Amino acid sequence: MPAIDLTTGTSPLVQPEPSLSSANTFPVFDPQKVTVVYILGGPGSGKGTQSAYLVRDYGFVHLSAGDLLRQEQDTKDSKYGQLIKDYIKDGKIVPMEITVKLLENAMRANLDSDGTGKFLIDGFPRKMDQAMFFEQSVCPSRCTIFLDCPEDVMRERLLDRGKTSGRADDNEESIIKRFKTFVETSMPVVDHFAEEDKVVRVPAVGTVQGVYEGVVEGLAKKGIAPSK
Ligand SMILES: Nc1ncnc2c1ncn2[C@@H]1O[C@H](COP(=O)(O)OP(=O)(O)OP(=O)(O)O)[C@@H](O)[C@H]1O
Ligand SMILES: O=c1ccn([C@@H]2O[C@H](COP(=O)(O)O)[C@@H](O)[C@H]2O)c(=O)[nH]1
Repeated sequence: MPAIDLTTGTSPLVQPEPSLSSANTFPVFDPQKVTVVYILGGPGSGKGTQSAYLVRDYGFVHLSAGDLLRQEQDTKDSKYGQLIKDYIKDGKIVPMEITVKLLENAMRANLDSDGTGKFLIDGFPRKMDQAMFFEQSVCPSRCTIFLDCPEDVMRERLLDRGKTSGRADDNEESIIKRFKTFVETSMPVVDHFAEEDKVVRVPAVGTVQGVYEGVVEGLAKKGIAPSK
């Protein structure tokens, strides 16, 4: 996959360090044709796991912001590879222009021929600036699934996953930083959408199937039903 160029393409011209005022006043994708649902929760809360079920039953295209960043990080000649690597290891949020551009490109590549699409965006937005910028310039979301999980449960899951994941951030030191970032930077995003009554809050302890039942029930209350 070619490395991203933030200053070219058919999407809005995005400068490496723009202020929010440079955001387009209208979104690239029409929310009447494109459905966006975010899935958020702390590191290890089960976003990826639940996403697989949602893809199977609801026909979502799953876009993981973390996966897109890791892919870009590993892309030969990427201008942002080292930067992404450093941010991920430190559990910090990569500058939004990079993540938003990666998501926008992935959405465009996965639109149906009639311009419609149904996207489950996993692990994004993680910071208020990303949320505002994406909603204004790419596509407003329908709702956010929030997987509510205690830190001790997430920590245990991540350390267990770390035995085989090969992820540079599934270790004690990075996990502590990721939790801090989640509480200080990402929770305000969930709170913001909750104020707009756009959050499906699901307790994320217990079995995967049990959590999924909570997700399905919550989505039904927002008028989102399985497609298959
Ligand atoms: N309900 C559950 N019970 C037990 N283990 C679970 C549950 N849900 C997920 N896991 C396991 O916990 C680990 C983390 O899950 P997952 O990768 O889905 O989390 P995540 O929120 O996507 O994490 P990250 O934000 O770090 O990418 C995985 O090893 C997964 O198999
Ligand atoms: O919007 C985002 C999403 C993720 N990141 C960085 O990636 C890692 C890993 O994300 P996962 O969702 O756990 O796979 C995260 O800790 C951030 O460093 C980001 O910067 N912006």
